[in-house]
Amino acid sequence: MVKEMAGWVLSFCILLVVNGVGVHASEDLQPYRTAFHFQPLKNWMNDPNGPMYFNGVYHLFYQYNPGGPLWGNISWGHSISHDLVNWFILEPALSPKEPYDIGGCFTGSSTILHGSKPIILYTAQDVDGAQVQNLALPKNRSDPLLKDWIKWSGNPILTPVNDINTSQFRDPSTAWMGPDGKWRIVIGSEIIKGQATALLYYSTDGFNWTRSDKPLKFSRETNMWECPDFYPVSNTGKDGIDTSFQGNNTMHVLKVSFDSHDYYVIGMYDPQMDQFLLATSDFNVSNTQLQYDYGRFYASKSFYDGAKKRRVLWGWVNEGDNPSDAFKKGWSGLQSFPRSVWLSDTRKQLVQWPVEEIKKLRAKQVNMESRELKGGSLLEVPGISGSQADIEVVFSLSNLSDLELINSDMSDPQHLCDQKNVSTSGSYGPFGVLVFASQNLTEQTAVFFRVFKGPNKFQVLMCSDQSRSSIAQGVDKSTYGAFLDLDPLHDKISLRSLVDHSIVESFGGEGLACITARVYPKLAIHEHAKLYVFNNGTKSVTMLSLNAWNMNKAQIVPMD
Ligand SMILES: OC[C@H]1O[C@@](CO)(OC[C@@]2(OC[C@@]3(O[C@H]4O[C@H](CO)[C@@H](O)[C@H](O)[C@H]4O)O[C@H](CO)[C@@H](O)[C@@H]3O)O[C@H](CO)[C@@H](O)[C@@H]2O)[C@@H](O)[C@@H]1O
Repeated sequence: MVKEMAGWVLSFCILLVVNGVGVHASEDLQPYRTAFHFQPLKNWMNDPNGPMYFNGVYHLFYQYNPGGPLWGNISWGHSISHDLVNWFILEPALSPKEPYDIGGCFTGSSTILHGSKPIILYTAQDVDGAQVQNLALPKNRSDPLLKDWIKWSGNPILTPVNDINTSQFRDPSTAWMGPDGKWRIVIGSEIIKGQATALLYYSTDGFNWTRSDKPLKFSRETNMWECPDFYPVSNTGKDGIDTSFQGNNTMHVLKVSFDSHDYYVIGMYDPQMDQFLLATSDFNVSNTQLQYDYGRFYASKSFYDGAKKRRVLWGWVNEGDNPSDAFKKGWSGLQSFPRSVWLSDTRKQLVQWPVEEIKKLRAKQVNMESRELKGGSLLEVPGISGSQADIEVVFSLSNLSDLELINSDMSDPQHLCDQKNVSTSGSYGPFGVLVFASQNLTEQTAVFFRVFKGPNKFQVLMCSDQSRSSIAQGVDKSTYGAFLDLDPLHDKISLRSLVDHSIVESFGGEGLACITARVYPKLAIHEHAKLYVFNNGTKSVTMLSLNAWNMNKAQIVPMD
């Protein structure tokens, strides 16, 4: 009887937690679990895999360890959504069971062949430890959930032969079709030690692939490329374009992941010759090379959402705590909030912005209009959680006299943010927001701007400073930085931050630069986390507007 009652109480508690009622009991134990950034109910997650929109349903797969909170036993977790905000979690779509994938079902992509036949291409580690490429198909294409996936009898479809390093051959991209009717994919590889390569493959049916004589691109400057993504962007607006689109007014983006960052280049792709000519500088390892995100954001993947004519991007946001913390929490890894991505007006970079559906979760709003923030100002935004909020703030500057000077030695934005942190007063800046701020500001995460005069132009620096984010020892408190390509004399300087328990995902200059950070506050949790706007420069700054919303919790629940 006692046992039965205990079981009943447990089930009731689980029900309350799942329905978001038992917020306090569960949240106290889990201050770092997110409310609206996707994460599975427990265990390890890394790269987003094969996202797609098919028959009215969004599918997100991800590298997942069903057995624990650290990397291992890698399977394809699978969740579905109608709005990219609320998710049903299904059983893993792919698990390592066959000789050709027993070492783990690694990253890959989905392609909807001819608009109606989805396939998954994924890397796996085979029984000999070699990386091979495999294919899987839905068991029943008319199941709207695409719950069950069948591995193709012809697996593995590609093995690392000739000059391909057996442990550096992975992460097939979404396929695109060329004017000759053939499908193409790229796979990340390292051919000769030190030569990162996006290998190019052709197929007439999506099942049988042959390697092209020449890769789509290679580099001797960087480490092995993981998770390549290659897609067109419109040069006439924000609309996304299908990966196989053939037509004018487009440029192409190649993104590759290495050294913990997602770097991209933009160029002109000629599908007749399969030549990709760069319009931006080539891949190199530096904090000024174009990156999707200058903080924690890796192994990202995009897909074309035909329903809303947009390209949507996710990235893996890894933990900054320790493996022992992973066991305490029972989980590791988040996905960024899905972002729309498009080409900027200058065509020199991409712009990213949280998908509009996020607005569904906005609850209580606080609005502040036009205030002068004198040097040394600190203003609390009352009624807004500093741990679960969507914050938009717009600043403008005038005159711009007595600016701090910047020279060529100061070209690394991350280093500059480290040197000139939130407590180092300049003339214009630091100004921005403090989130996860404890009562006496012992803990605070500062996202801010600072304006400099460079040799030829103004430089607007955006920083996310985690150095005081937690009184805990042993968690990462790195500071991140990026330059914003805008003119501070004429353009407004805007910041949007999505704050969610242990993540701060920030968009500067309406999405010109993104910085994602992880934080593990001890004091500034739940209702103890405050939000402030501040100006720690000597010059006044105008805050044109501030709009902040407390955010409701998204429903991320198992499918019955
Ligand atoms: O899950 C496999 C897919 O993930 C990718 C891209 O994330 O490859 C990751 C890789 O290593 C996983 C591993 O850690 C190492 O890589 C991480 C990120 O690339 C680093 O952050 C970490 O410091 C590295 O040690 O993750 C575990 C710990 O985080 C560790 O046990 C793993 O080695 O998977 C490949 C196989 O191990 C390895 O070659 C990659 O670096 C993608 O490329 C894979 O498809």
